[in-house]
Formats: sequence, structure tokens, C-alpha cells
Amino acid sequence: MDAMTVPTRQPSWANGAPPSSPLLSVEGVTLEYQVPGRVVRATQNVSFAVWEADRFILLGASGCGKSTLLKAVGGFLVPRTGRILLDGRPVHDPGPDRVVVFQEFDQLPPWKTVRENVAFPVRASGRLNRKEALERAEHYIEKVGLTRFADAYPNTLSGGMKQRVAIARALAMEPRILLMDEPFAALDALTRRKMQEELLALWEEVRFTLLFVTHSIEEALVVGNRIALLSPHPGRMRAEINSHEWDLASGGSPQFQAAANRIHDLLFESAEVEEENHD
Ligand SMILES: Nc1ncnc2c1ncn2[C@@H]1O[C@H](COP(=O)(O)OP(=O)(O)OP(=O)(O)O)[C@@H](O)[C@H]1O
Repeated sequence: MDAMTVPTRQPSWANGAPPSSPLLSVEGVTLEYQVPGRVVRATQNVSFAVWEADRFILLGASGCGKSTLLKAVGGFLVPRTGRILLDGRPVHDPGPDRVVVFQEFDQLPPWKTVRENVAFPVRASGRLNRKEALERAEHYIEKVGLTRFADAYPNTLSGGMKQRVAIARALAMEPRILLMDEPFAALDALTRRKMQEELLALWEEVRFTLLFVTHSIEEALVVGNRIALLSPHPGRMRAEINSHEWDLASGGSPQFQAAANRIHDLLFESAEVEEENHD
């Protein structure tokens, strides 16, 4: 294990002393799907801990169980073995303390304006009255730079703008942890980069805790401060690395490229060894 693969324990907290226990603990989690005639094991014995204000990335090739892990943290899937704790309490069901932003652009009801879309989940959760929910919505719409479009309908917005609305809507819930499942994967390269930049700027301001799924090594390095590398079929923890030193400005540097190459090797060399062992 080299310096880069040493598990990190200390994230960059916004203020004050670090908390004594993680916000999210995933402990020995095995996740399965029951399909006709067989069981599909998506992850095996996966453990990691996410601390307050972490930008924690789940990185791995297609099919390694990243989305399934996110679903389980969201409370949509119960682990076959192991457990998931949020603030020390077991996760059993979905809850407003965990909000997911998906890749799809059609996650916003098209008959609601941007303002209504952002306010709706807060209002529906019963935590704020209509006026307060709209005020909260406007606050987060401003944070994602869409104030001018607050009265627009989703079908009049670009893909990037729709994702900004989805992020504002999620942040308006002020969840304990924001779950993002490849949120920028369907965007063109330039918009994707811009969205990564904006997400980081938003994090600087709000300091939310993020669990972010991607299969892009570069995106993982740029967006995350810690990265869990998962091997495929079923997904197992390969390594956990510290990535807080990289940002969008480091993109083309030789050091960044070297880090990306090392992650690639960790992900794929180990997968090859595993496949050989199974032969
Ligand atoms: N609803 C489901 N029913 C049965 N099997 C499923 C279901 N969803 C996912 N799987 C299987 O579980 C495994 C993990 O899938 P998952 O979507 O979590 O991977 P992923 O790493 O997010 O992949 P991708 O990057 O392609 O989205 C795969 O083998 C997949 O075929």
C-alpha cells in the first residue's frame, strides 16, 4: 500500500473540532437482488465511513454495485448482511435526511416551475409551511445561479440547468447527506466540467456532506476528497484513497495524470488478478 492508498480518516471540516464518529457508516454490507431463478450479488462485504463535510466518491467500472450501494444508503434496499448507520442509527427506510440526485434529466415534474419544483419536497415533508418553503427554494435557486429562471418550466431548460434545479431541490431539503448518482454523466464535456466547478463552489459555501457515484477517474479526483475504489462482480472495496489535493485546475498536470493512472491500475489490475483466481 503506497502513500496514496492509505485510508484517510480526517476530512476537511468546515469549522471547529471534528466529530468523534462518522456521519455515515457502511459496515460489511452485502447487497443482493432476487431475480427469477437466482440471486444477483451486487456488493460483497463493503465497508467505509463518511464524515461530516466529506465529498466521498464511489468509483468503479460499470456493474460494480455503486448505484446499488447508493440505493441502500438511501434506504431503498436492505442489506443481506452488514449494516448502514446514519448518525449512529440504522438506516431502514428512505428519509428526508438522505436525498438523491440522479443522472436523468426527467427527474423534475414538468408541470411545476423551477421555484415550485425546488419548494415541493420541502413542503411535502411537512417541515416548512408554503411561504417558508418558497423562501428556502429561492435561497437555493440563487445558490445554483438560476434566479432568473425561477418561473421557467423544466422543458425550457438545458440539461445542465435541469441538473442545477435538481441540486437546488436536493439542497433545499438540507439533508444530512446528499447522494449523487452519476449526476453529470449525460452532459457534454464542457457542461460537465462547469457543473463540477459549480458543485465544488457550492460545497465551499454550504459544506454539505456528499456521497457521489461515478465511473470517471478524473471526475472522482476532482470532485472528491476521498475515493473508494470498488472491484466488479460483486463490488468489493479495493482501496480507499485521499484525493483532496486535486481540483479542476490540476486537471492536465503530470501529477494528476499519474494519480489517474495509478487509480486505473488499482481498479483494473486487481480485477484481472481476481478473474484469474476465479478461473
Ligand atoms: N434491479 C435489479 N435487479 C437485478 N439485478 C440488478 C438490479 N439492479 C442492478 N442489478 C445488478 O447488480 C449489479 C450492480 O449494479 P449497479 O447498477 O449497482 O452497478 P453500477 O456500478 O452502478 O453500474 P453502472 O455504472 O453501470 O450504473 C449488476 O450486476 C447489475 O446487473
